[in-house]
Amino acid sequence: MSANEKRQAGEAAIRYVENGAIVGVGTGSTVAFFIDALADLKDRIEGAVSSSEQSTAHLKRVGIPVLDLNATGALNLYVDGADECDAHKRLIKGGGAALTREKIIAEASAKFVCIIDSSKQVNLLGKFPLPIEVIPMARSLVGREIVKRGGNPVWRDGVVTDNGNWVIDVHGWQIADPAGLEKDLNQIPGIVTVGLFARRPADVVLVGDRVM
Ligand SMILES: O=C[C@H](O)[C@H](O)[C@H](O)COP(=O)(O)O
Repeated sequence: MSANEKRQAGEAAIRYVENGAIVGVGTGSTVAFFIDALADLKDRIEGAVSSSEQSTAHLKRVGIPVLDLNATGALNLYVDGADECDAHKRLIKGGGAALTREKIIAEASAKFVCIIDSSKQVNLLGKFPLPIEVIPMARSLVGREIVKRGGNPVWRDGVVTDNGNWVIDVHGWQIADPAGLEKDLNQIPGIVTVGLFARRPADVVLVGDRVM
């Protein structure tokens, strides 16, 4: 992992921000560099839609207005990090437990610019345990369904998401068909969000300051 590459990626994403924009903002250590860079443009943008309480606090601290997605409508740009990224720009996200709001904003945005360091690039998704946000009462049920599919579910004990839910991390999956797995898991009652971004992959991936 390279903090320098994370910084480069966060700063490089600024080139996608247009004057007057409302920018969708993800969560995590790479996005933190983006928010700091965005602060320099705060007089040229209308504001941001935030994917987490953590990013909301950061945005407000640097003086960027945080807007409600229900009021803004569709966005032109979403900038976020990832835990893994394959050659098709499909992602695993949710290492910071912000996957649900991240997926909502990604879906609402015309362009998703993903900012990563080179350690996140993989041939096959799944070495990073796949985060799944679940309704608390469904934790065991979802765990059994994952075991049936050959995964090893580990409850992220003590973590409560911004939405009041829990997170299960699935170890041991080599994900050959990300879109198929995402669709299959989305059918299980109690799963709120699967941290696979295959149906809606990134549009642009910046690895440091280099376009992938
Ligand atoms: O829930 C967290 C997000 O999906 C993050 O974007 C992801 O974990 C990457 O975070 P970082 O930039 O800190 O590696």
